[in-house]
Amino acid sequence: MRDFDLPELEQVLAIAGLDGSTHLGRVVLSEAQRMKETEPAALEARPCAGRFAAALQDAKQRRGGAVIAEFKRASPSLGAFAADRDFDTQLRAYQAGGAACVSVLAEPALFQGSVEDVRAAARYGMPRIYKGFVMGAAHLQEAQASGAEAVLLIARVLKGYTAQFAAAARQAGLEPLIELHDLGEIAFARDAGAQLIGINARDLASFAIGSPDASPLRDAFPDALLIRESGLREPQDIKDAFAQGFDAVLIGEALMRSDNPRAFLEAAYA
Ligand SMILES: O=C(O)c1ccccc1NCC(=O)[C@H](O)[C@H](O)COP(=O)(O)O
Repeated sequence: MRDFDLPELEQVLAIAGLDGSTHLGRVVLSEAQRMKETEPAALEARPCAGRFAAALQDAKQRRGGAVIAEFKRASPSLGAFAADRDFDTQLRAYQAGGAACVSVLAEPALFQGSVEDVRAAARYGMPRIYKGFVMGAAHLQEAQASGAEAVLLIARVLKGYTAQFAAAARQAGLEPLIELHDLGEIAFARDAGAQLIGINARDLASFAIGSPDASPLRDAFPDALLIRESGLREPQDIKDAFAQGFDAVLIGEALMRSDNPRAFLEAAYA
């Protein structure tokens, strides 16, 4: 499975066209280093059960849209903004509030995430996405070992390797969610046969939040589940995203800062 690594981890920044001083560049460098220090283990072939997509589809049909609730203590742009949040209390609130799935940060250095968090979220029954910065077989192995149902693949980072990583993820029993940052990346998702497509509203260069439009994505991917990610502040923002044609949203910071994440989610569905 080493064949699935990008050619040289040191070259990842160049391949992605990223500056190492940007937030995303810092994460990519830090993860490349962590993976170099990780002993690669075998990636087992496993069937892909499709539980993550099924939970999104089910919420869409029953409630008009699905929420992927993220557990995130810190981020490169904000620092440790929710370091004291109790993991179990937060996950319980996500479950009670009706989140269809959870996104759990696995990256340790800048997001204060861990594979143990991904594993522990299984206690709450919602399908999980391993939220990391996959750049090699060792990351897919870590995602598989975490027991997650799905894995994030960032086309902005993987570029022309996205399809290869998506195929390897599926062979490993992981549903790939292909994250795009702009519509110029549509071809990477198409080549990957993406069925779960996230569009990140956060410009990873300026960190400004934009308003991505679902319709060009729907035209390109009539049958895929479209997920609007980042920068959702209020329950109404979730309603608006569903009304704009997104099937699902991925929301982290606002839920982590909320005094009552359960009520926040319930208001989004009211
Ligand atoms: O947020 C950052 O600082 C960041 C830096 C580098 C790469 C990714 C980054 N953020 C990841 C995300 O975009 C979010 O965790 C996710 O989409 C949820 O967004 P939000 O609801 O705004 O927390």
